[in-house]
Amino acid sequence: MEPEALLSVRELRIAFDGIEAVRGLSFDIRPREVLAVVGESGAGKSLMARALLGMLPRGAATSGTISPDLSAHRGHRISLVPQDALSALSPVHRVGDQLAAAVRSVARVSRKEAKARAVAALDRVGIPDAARRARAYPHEYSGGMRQRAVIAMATVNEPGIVVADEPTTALDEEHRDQVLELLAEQREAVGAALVLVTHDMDAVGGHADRVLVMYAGRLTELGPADQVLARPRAPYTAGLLASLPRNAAPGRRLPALPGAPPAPGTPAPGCAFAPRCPLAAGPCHTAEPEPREAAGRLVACHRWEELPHPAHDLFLQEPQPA
Ligand SMILES: Nc1ncnc2c1ncn2[C@@H]1O[C@H](COP(=O)(O)OP(=O)(O)OP(=O)(O)O)[C@@H](O)[C@H]1O
Repeated sequence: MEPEALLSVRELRIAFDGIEAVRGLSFDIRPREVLAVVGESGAGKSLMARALLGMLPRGAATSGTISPDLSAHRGHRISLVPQDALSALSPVHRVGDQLAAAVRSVARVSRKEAKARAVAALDRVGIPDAARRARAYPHEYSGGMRQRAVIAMATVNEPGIVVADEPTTALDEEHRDQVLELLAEQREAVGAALVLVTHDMDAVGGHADRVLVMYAGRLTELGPADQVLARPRAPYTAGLLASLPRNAAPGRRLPALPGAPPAPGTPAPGCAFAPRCPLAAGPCHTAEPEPREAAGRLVACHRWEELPHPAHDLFLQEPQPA
């Protein structure tokens, strides 16, 4: 039986000036899961994440449903860890006061209690001497501490869902792992689900329960992260994995997924990935594939059964003569 959904997205479409950037996306977020959302730049990951929070940019027209609609409960039942930790904190207020204000915006508690919760949240994310640090301003924190403070802010009200939009883009590998571990740990501590938006496929392994692969505003593959990573069923997922440097065969050039995603609004009668897909044939050029149950997951591909395993060779490029 399917686990009960914490939140359901159905047929979500997001357009600007009539040009659709998210084109009929349906998926569930399950309680306490870590759902990674991956795909190349422009796939619509951030727009989808912002739609969950009710934070779409001006001019966005939407259709479809997100239920329950938590946008009125932002900071309480759903919260955001943004890409840029600095922009998430006000430079003119003490970190502890910002957290306490966040607590008092959703709970009728005394100032003293709000401060105590703020300090506890800072302590929980590993800020040393949290009671004293709570009285400091963001510029008095190191970059790593600010990142921790932002995660404390996103979890202080014990939301059901934390959305992290590219939280590690600006970080090196070591710090990236630390932040992902901290996010996972905090998610566990407050019992939230985590939606982890990233274009970094490497961040998915070991950190996510399920992975949603998006391409050109649509679902390409959605399933258990370990299974999808070990044996992708959609050619696009296989291409993303083949593009990871660690999958380059000795003597081969650094592999790359050839081509680029289509610009939004580019009319294409078939599968949006077909122009880049080594398997594309027949219906791929005439009909956009819908997500279907396949191999214990959802896959939107007419020819998923033809995908060899491993599939890296389909995408790897031979060394070019010097
Ligand atoms: N404010 C906007 N106005 C017009 N078009 C927009 C706007 N925001 C996003 N788009 C369009 O939606 C597409 C998807 O944007 P989105 O930011 O969701 O992609 P993404 O998958 O998160 O990519 P990235 O990894 O680069 O953040 C963009 O390529 C752009 O064409």
